[in-house]
Amino acid sequence: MRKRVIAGNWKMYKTLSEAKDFVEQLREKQVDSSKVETVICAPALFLDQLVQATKDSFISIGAQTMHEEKEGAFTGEVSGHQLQDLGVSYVVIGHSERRQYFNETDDTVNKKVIAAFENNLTPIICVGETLEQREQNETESIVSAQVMAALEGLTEESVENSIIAYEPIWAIGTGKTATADDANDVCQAIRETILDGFGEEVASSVRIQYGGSVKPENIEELLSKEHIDGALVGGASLQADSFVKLLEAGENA
Ligand SMILES: O=C(CO)COP(=O)(O)O
Repeated sequence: MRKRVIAGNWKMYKTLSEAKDFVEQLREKQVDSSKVETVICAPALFLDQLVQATKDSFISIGAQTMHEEKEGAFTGEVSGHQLQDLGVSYVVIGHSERRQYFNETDDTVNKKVIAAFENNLTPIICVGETLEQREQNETESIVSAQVMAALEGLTEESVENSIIAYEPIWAIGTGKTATADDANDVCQAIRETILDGFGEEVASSVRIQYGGSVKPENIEELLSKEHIDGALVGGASLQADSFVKLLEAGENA
């Protein structure tokens, strides 16, 4: 049985004091970490303080991106090496907003995933199609190609420990969710792609999240599907109350 993983992606929201208040409220909840993994992917400038504020709790902290080089003249960037040094344990890689606004490609995503593992960070690798691609029935081929490119050259062990987040671009921040059955079909196609590339054991262990307008009202149905092992959540992760409801759904799935 794959453990559910619910990750909040705060994007460029919250001040430091809001972030700390959120974590304080969340820490009061009794979330069973044997049933659900809880991750908050926060803006880079809060990571240090949030790692400290979540020590000895069920909450893990993730970054929203990283640079693939260990160090160097890359103004404004943060490396996996630096994230690991702070005690960060997850990193979102290849989010569609990074691909769209910051020119990330399948090739840079692959380099970042490799660098994440070199620094003991669990990558949450985002893939997903545009509305136009969906309308042309290209979803599964686009998403499978993104997955294979992201995982190229990784060991079976690394692939097994990766998290793939299927986020249809047209469902992000729009209130439009893929139906649970459609999301499950694409997650199944991702698992089959991994089966072809890395074998049965890896494919049955790797965790695949759905992301795109996930909220307390729709998460239960999504998590009831065979191939959906969690959620990567933007808007509904910003308030502690609604994030807790998502975690409870993860515990009970
Ligand atoms: O992009 C997302 C998470 O990475 C999804 O955002 P929303 O949940 O706000 O649609």
